[in-house]
Amino acid sequence: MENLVPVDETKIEVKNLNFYYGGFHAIKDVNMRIARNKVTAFIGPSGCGKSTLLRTFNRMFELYPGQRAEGEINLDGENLLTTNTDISLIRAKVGMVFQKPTPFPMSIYDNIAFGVKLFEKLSKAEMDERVEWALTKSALWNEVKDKLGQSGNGLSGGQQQRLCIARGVAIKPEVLLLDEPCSALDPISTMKIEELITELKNDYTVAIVTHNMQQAARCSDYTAYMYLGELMEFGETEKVFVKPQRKETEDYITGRFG
Ligand SMILES: Nc1ncnc2c1ncn2[C@@H]1O[C@H](COP(=O)(O)OP(=O)(O)OP(=O)(O)O)[C@@H](O)[C@H]1O
Repeated sequence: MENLVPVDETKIEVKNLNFYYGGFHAIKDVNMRIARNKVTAFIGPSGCGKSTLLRTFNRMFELYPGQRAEGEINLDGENLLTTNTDISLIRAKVGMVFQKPTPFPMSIYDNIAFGVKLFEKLSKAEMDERVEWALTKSALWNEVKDKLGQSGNGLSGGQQQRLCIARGVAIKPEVLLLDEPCSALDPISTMKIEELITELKNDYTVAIVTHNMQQAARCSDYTAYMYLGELMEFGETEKVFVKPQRKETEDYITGRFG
């Protein structure tokens, strides 16, 4: 299963990964390769470890005491779990958008400029250009171009989520992790975000957690089905949805379970 994605197309290689919340073993010996410039969807019933797995990819869990990962997360061959590379550089390479839109309490413009300033020294003109670029990529520019100075909190839920995606895209990460980015969104905003995901993979490697089977089927290239902390099935999305290898996967995606 882990050999599905060829080595030379691999962006992230997960090897013998185990994860613990204190004494609770939440991820059990996961092995998989995540393909470069593709979308990989993680599906599975609530509590199976999808978010936990995503949070290992940029060591987000380290912010919380008692949480630990064992094994390897190799990003272009560098093990992120043991490397001496500065954690903020890792997070610049592997960006994350959370389930709930969380704009910073500042203007739309500054929401995007803030993260960029941490890593790059841009002139005002260059920053203006970057902000426009990120908002355009996130399908939000037309809706906000006349109110960049207004607070990000004044946007609708769907716009806030696209703002958070723009913020992630603006620092030009190599990998973008999206944890249920559409869970709070209406169908039109969801459609815009799905179009965006499809476009983003031209430049980035994307991993997305979703509860929406149609969404996984529509916008991912590979699908990983997880259950109780284990990776049960991993394959090309079309194959997983049309002809899953395991009965458990089929029951889940057809709605008989979960
Ligand atoms: N901070 C925490 N402390 C202890 N256990 C946790 C913590 N966060 C998650 N867990 C447990 O780890 C397991 C995996 O949780 P995780 O949030 O990764 O699941 P998930 O598949 O993303 O679920 P959902 O689809 O509901 O978001 C669950 O059993 C959960 O209860």
